[in-house]
Amino acid sequence: MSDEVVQFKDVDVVFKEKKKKAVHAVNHVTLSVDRGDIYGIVGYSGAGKSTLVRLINLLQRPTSGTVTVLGDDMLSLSAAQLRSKRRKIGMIFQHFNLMASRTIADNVAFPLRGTMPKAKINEKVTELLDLVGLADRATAYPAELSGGQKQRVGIARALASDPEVLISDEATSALDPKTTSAILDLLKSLNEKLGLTIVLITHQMEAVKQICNRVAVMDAGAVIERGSLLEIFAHPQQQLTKDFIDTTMQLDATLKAISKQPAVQHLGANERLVRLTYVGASTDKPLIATLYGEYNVTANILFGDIQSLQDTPFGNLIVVLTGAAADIDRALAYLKAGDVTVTDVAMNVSEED
Ligand SMILES: Nc1ncnc2c1ncn2[C@@H]1O[C@H](COP(=O)(O)OP(=O)(O)OP(=O)(O)O)[C@@H](O)[C@H]1O
Repeated sequence: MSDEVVQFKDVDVVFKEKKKKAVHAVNHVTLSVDRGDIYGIVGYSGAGKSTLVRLINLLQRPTSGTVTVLGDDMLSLSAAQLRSKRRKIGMIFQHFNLMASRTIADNVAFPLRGTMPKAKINEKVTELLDLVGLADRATAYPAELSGGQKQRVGIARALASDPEVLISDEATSALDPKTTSAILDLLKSLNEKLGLTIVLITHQMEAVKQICNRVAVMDAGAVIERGSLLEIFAHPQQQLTKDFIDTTMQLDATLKAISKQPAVQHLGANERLVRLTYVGASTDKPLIATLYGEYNVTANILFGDIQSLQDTPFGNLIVVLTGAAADIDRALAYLKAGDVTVTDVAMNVSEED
């Protein structure tokens, strides 16, 4: 059996309303999600992420193209087959969509009604609440829970029918950073424990960074870039992808702070301000020492940030290199050969800022 859980082939969704301009919400998307992936789909509001993932359970029908889920062409399924397929596709939402008048246990039990005896349902609900860390809140009502706890209920409910794929539609966007991180950790542990495939749509690259192994960037309906998490962070091609990555280290604020430093305000003729980016151990020699020892170039580090991507270091340094122009060029060539990405940092330093 194929390892592909979801496959989009040249899918388009065009919304055409009377007297309005047609909106090409999904534009020629071909993409596959493999079993065990946590696949991040990142893009700004209106990029088409929700429309794309709603194709997976056919809440949205494509205008053209094919959508295959767990080996079946979704458009060829009968109504009964579609209902049964949808049980294999769980979904969680930004606003949780819980029923306010029912207890937590009843919310989780809801999708199980009529599928098994009541005692079995109770047993399953207890297991699910335990799995999401809410075993002691079964009789509470949604209004009594925090946002993070509500999302845990949403996750337990989504898992009730033992889905093989879970779609997370901005599920952490309404939560504070600490709670977001805890919910993402829970998703990651479910991925590992249950072998659950997850499609995570978000405008937060931080969320992608924390748990995804693959990522696609969407803009105006199209997937403009995709790859493994490490590839995307190490070698982003599109400006939009670079911008998303930069949000994970607050680069704007960093550059603003750096621009005020004397070392930057008075760059000499033999100095160059650059950003060095690397994933993993890019070089087998200590980088800064080698620049000096072999190229006679000194590096003054103004900013350093090392994050972890799937347990691999992702480093960003902003440095002022000092040396003869030819030496700096040779030093930069050495860095690039060692898979360090070098970007000149343009600094519009204004006096009053
Ligand atoms: N049912 C619909 N009818 C008409 N236009 C729609 C419909 N659903 C979405 N659109 C349009 O399609 C485009 C993509 O919307 P979509 O909600 O998929 O984007 P998104 O990336 O998920 O953004 P958000 O996070 O804000 O939901 C937008 O221009 C939106 O206005």
